[in-house]
Amino acid sequence: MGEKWVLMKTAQTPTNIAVIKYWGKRDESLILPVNDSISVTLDPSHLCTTTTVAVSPAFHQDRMWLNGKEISLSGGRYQNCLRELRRRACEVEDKEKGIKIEKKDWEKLHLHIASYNNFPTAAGLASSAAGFACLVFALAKLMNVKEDDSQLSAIARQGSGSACRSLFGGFVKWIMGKEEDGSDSVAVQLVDEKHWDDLFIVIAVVSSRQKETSSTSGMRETVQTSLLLQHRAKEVVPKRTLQMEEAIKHRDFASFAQLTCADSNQFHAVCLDTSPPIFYMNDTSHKIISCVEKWNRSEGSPQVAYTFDAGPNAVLIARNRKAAAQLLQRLLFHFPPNSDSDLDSYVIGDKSILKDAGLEGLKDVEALCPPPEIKENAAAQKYPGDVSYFICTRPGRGPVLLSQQDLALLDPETGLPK
Ligand SMILES: Nc1ncnc2c1ncn2[C@@H]1O[C@H](COP(=O)(O)OP(=O)(O)OP(=O)(O)O)[C@@H](O)[C@H]1O
Ligand SMILES: C[C@@](O)(CCOP(=O)(O)OP(=O)(O)O)CC(=O)O
Repeated sequence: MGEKWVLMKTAQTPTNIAVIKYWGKRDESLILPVNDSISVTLDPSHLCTTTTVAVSPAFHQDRMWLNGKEISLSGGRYQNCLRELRRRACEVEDKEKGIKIEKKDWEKLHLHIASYNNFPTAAGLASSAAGFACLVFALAKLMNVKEDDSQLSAIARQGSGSACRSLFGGFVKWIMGKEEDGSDSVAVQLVDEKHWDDLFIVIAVVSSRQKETSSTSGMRETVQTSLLLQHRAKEVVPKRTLQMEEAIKHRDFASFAQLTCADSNQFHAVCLDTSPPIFYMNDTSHKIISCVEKWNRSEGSPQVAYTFDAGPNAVLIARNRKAAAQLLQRLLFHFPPNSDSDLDSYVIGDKSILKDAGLEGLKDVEALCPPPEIKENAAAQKYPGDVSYFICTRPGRGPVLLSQQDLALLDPETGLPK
């Protein structure tokens, strides 16, 4: 193996948002949760990670570049994923290029990894979920790992818990498992993305000045101090998970919305029950909840579900396009862009919904009337600048390999970033 060949694979992997939250570990190093969780995978056209992985006898060490900058792979989470994958790597042969890698060679060969998130990293948009899922998926293909996607999810889980759910599209359940070695703590697909394709998702990226507590340290403090977490994990989530699975199976939006909102609120209640208390939502998050609650109540049945992760951003799941258009009218009434931004950069992703909402320019936003359910003048206030931007998207598919060479992030000759 003296030659200077480079073998590469490129994959694209979505992010996901939990509707039944994972919060709390029973094993910190294997990343084993205290309860099951359920998520919806988001359309990778709007939020995804692309990762190219390469192997070559010419590489002297494992190296990784994230969004163009070299980062260290020495952290335990990266090391655990790499070790688990190398252990399962199989023989690879590329007859065209005259390359043959034996199973035992993988222990000695080094890897180059380049990854790019098409959305802000570490901004509360679950970059670690898409990122670790993509790393594991791409390397498993390069190394000819024979395990199925659920088994791969148990490796991604060791990078970041929520990453295990990004190995599938549609609705996904992370089964907490019982085994001490974590072998049964895996993700499974409940239904694919076509099962409930009426749903439409709007993410309000809320401006936030404070530095937040990371999920990892936040959930550690909750496990150590919150009694409410024990009640949640033992009594609430097991029943709620079953109800959520039924709601998804039958496309029962009323139950789905009720369970999603209740679980988000309980997760934030558990954060508040932590000592010292953790505040992830801010005033803007609270205003969005109140706007959705008022509208849902006035309609007599839920039009939109809200859920918030470890940060102030709102993920709003509308029952269909019509509800999403009406939601956007309400959101843009209360949270118009600052005078210096334009609608095109303020609402991104699947912009076609703007047309449904009759919003083709800033003039239309300025002309919006207060939502009819608002009775008091005080509730019809506008807060320009409180939302940074909106992302419009839908439930989406799981990871895929990209075959086009031009989408690779590493140079096929040198194995270095392009
Ligand atoms: N594309 C990627 N490939 C591999 N690792 C990544 C990638 N993107 C992010 N990460 C890892 O995830 C870390 C960011 O995770 P963090 O939990 O702080 O933010 P987030 O996932 O964007 O937000 P949140 O968990 O609050 O939703 C990065 O520092 C990096 O270690
Ligand atoms: C609030 C959450 O988003 C928490 C996600 O936590 P992470 O998966 O980021 O934490 P680690 O396992 O420590 O990496 C809820 C969820 O996604 O289920």
